[in-house]
Amino acid sequence: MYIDDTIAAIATPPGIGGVGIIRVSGKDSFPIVNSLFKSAGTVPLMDRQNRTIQYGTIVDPATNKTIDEVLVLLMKGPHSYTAEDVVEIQCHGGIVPVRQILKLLVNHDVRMAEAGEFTKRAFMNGRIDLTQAEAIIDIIEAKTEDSLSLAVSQLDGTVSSFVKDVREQLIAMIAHLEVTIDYPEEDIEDVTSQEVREQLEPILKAMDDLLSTANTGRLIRDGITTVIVGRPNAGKSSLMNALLRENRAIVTDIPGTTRDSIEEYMTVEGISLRLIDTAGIRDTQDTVEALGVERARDYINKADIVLCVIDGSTPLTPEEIEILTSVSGLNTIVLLNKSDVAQIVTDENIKEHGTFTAIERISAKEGEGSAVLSKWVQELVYGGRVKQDNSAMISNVRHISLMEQAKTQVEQALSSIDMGMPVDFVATDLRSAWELLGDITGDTIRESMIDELFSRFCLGK
Ligand SMILES: Nc1nc2c(c(=O)[nH]1)N(C=O)[C@@H](CNc1ccc(C(=O)N[C@@H](CCC(=O)O)C(=O)O)cc1)CN2
Ligand SMILES: Nc1nc2c(ncn2[C@@H]2O[C@H](COP(=O)(O)OP(=O)(O)OP(=O)(O)O)[C@@H](O)[C@H]2O)c(=O)[nH]1
Repeated sequence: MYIDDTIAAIATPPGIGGVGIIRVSGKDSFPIVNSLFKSAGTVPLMDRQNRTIQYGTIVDPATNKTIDEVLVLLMKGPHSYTAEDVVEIQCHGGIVPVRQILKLLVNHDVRMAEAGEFTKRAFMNGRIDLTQAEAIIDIIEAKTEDSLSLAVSQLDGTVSSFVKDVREQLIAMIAHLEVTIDYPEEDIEDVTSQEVREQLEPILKAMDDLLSTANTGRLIRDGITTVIVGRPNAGKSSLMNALLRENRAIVTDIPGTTRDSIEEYMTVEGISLRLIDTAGIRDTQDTVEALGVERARDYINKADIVLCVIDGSTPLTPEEIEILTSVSGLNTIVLLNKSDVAQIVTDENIKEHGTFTAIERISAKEGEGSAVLSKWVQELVYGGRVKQDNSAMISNVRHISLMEQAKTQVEQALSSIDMGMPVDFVATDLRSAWELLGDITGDTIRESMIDELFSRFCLGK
């Protein structure tokens, strides 16, 4: 694959900062930037030492006007982010300098990059595979340290090397089987089937082992949603405050992190947790109450954990009974609140109205709630197991789904062997598994799907 044009984009976030970076990649990036760059030396950029930083100015050759004072970073392909010749122009971090430099480049045969195009080139040029490209998006979007380290291990190739290894074994078996198909007179069928079975079983086991990490991986990557329900005055706001005080989110500029909104983000046990107060939904929708209730219902159905706050100091009200019934059967933790005062509601009173994951007593007023939430987040994510390192963990829903389909094909191959089916059936099943796994790393994936994946990147990546 040969990509002809030279692309550029602003790599730093829009706004005012210390330094702004414009990244240029493609076969003409050195000569083009050279034609716009002025420095003390007379040596053109393409002849300067690779991987050095050069000081100078960017000058519009048409007007001889200096745009900004810059540092220019030179990375010759294939040893660069895109595996092409890359030049990074580091100017002052204002909105105008970066835009002016980009505009100047675009006037000199450089095309503005599409979202994700640098990373797409790194993939097209074979420096990284699809799981690694996806890991780069996950790194950028990580909201917790744990989701970052999971993505970093995926960038390092944990998923790729697993998939590559299994695909190599499968293709060897397919080749073996196809020899049997092409030369049936050799009569090696039985031996081959037995060999294939012996080789497939450990592969199936390895796929199972990796898939058993999927739930944990997905929750670490995507975070979890927790919804708070309860009648007015049960103590939902007090609980929210107690939780927020103890579980500050690392990332604070996510929309909704101000306390008067219905949504809060926090980090609990290394997991990004989105906390939704359904009372808030009703408040903001008071013109159309029914709509608020419907939205609350939607959130409850999608929640990973429902926190149902009940005032333990007063008898259950009809409204509380109705709420309990509506969250019965979900992953609901009933929080009997106000445990600092005399309790009237018993665990049995609660159990009469449904099935719940747990019933816990807390005093939100005294700042309790966090320990209970931590315990149930840990239970949901790790299922009571101890938190382990992320070495071989699958977390991306696309990978999980393809891996499950591939596993089904391997199982089908095994049952074809058991049923004494002709070896070409077995070979067909294995070939499907091989292709599905290839979609994970991008070896067999269709171009349209690749475009779709990269379009989810941000500009300048
Ligand atoms: N200024 C700057 N910082 C950045 C990036 C960048 O592109 N520019 N990156 C991205 O946005 C990340 C770094 N990613 C990179 C990945 C590979 C190569 C690279 O040149 N790889 C070569 C050489 C490897 C080596 O020297 O061992 C290779 O793989 O062949 C460069 C950056 C984070 N920081
Ligand atoms: N004794 C005691 N009082 C509490 C506790 N938690 C909340 N309260 C009190 O109960 C009242 C209601 O608390 P809020 O946190 O505002 O209740 P809410 O569920 O958010 O109420 P709405 O915003 O109306 O939906 C306040 O007077 C709180 O001080 C608790 O653990 N113990």
